Amino acid sequence: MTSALSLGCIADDYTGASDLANTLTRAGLRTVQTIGVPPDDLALPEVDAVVVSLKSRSIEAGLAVERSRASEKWLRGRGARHVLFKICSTFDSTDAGNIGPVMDALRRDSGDTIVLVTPAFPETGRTVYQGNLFVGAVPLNESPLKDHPLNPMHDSNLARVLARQSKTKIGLVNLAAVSRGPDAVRARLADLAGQGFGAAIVDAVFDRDLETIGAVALDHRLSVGASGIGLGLAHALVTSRKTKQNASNTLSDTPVGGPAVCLAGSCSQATLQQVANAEQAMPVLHLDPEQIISGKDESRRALAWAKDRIKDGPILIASSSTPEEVAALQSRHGRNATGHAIEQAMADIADGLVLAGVRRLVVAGGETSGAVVDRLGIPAFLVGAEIAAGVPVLRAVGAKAGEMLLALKSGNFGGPEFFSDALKLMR
Ligand SMILES: Nc1ncnc2c1ncn2[C@@H]1O[C@H](COP(=O)(O)OP(=O)(O)O)[C@@H](O)[C@H]1O
Ligand SMILES: O=C(O)[C@@H](O)C(=O)COP(=O)(O)O
Repeated sequence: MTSALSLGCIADDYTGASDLANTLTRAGLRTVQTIGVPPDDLALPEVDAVVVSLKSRSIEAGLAVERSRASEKWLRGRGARHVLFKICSTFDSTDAGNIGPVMDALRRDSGDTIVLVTPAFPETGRTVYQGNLFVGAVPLNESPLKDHPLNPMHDSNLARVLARQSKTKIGLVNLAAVSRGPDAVRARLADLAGQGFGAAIVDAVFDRDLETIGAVALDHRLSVGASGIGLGLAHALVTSRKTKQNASNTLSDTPVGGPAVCLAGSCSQATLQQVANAEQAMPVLHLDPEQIISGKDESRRALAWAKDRIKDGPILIASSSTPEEVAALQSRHGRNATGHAIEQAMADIADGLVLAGVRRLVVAGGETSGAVVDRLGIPAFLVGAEIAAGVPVLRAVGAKAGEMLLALKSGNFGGPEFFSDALKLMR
């Protein structure tokens, strides 16, 4: 990688990073996803955009800030004029952060007076109107995100949510301004900046709104949002010829072969349905979360179960439970301790499976994917075919285990047959 980056991105989790890398690739930017800031000796291809993936969504805010700033510094050092801080399209965060603290720190570093913020991603049903986030037809606080195991979302008004996390005043650029085009958005932002607002939630309902937002965002050095704003930025870069037009990743399509395994640690409604449907297509092992928290035997049991079956075809191992079961477990063991123990069990299982020869792995859940990819020591990914909106096939670069294909699925993404759909594209 020698020429200057057109776009630098920092993603707060690994599934979100692959979602963004997928969007940028499809919009014409050659993109690589790295796990953290890559080591200098990692051979990366020539690309227009790098998405540095962090596991910083649910960690202590100070650490999230530190890691995000280090990533920004690295990206700027590679020539990125604009940096996108990629957050979840459902604004996953708590009142303690980490969207606000990271945004504030990156804004200071970038010198921007005001930051455009929008998690809209219409392709997956995330739209923002009058600063309120909708998931499909319902406001965020009525969506399944109200039951998220780590960051339940109870307020759909994003200006309010972000104001609780940030030190700056949060304004709104409403859809009426966005629909009048880039100059109207610029005028509204200048007005807000003049009144001392340091960030603005920007409404977006259709992809054309994101194209307007992307064009304006390029006037700035920092933006905050989900894949939708990534789409807008990529569109603006490609149409302004600030990058090679119609560029595409030259991704090897050599089959990887060998056993294939799916792991589900997400408890989102979409994943629960996908796990239920997978029962018709492959053997499924439901982990006992109580056993996981009390020791390592559950991972060993799962590995033994898996090793007996992987030669015969794909399998799925899931910890996923209903919101009521999740709440009961958390009340006995605490929210963070529960999440951490199950993530580590998934990582143990993935590690054992790769040692047993598995090279094709589908993982459902952002935190779960983070734990698994970290344990496998994979430093980067290239983007392949799109399995579902926001979920590409990933080809590992520089993995200790050699050639590997992975799919890192956001809990909420994918159709009802996601696991089978993924395996069909991961040869
Ligand atoms: N049965 C369970 N009970 C409680 N927590 C669970 C259970 N299974 C998984 N978890 C935890 O829930 C969290 C799910 O988050 P994540 O993997 O990011 O999924 P999503 O993509 O849906 O947000 C993880 O911390 C995971 O370890
Ligand atoms: O923007 C999105 O919705 C996703 O890219 C994303 O960040 C997913 O997070 P998880 O649902 O926690 O996997």
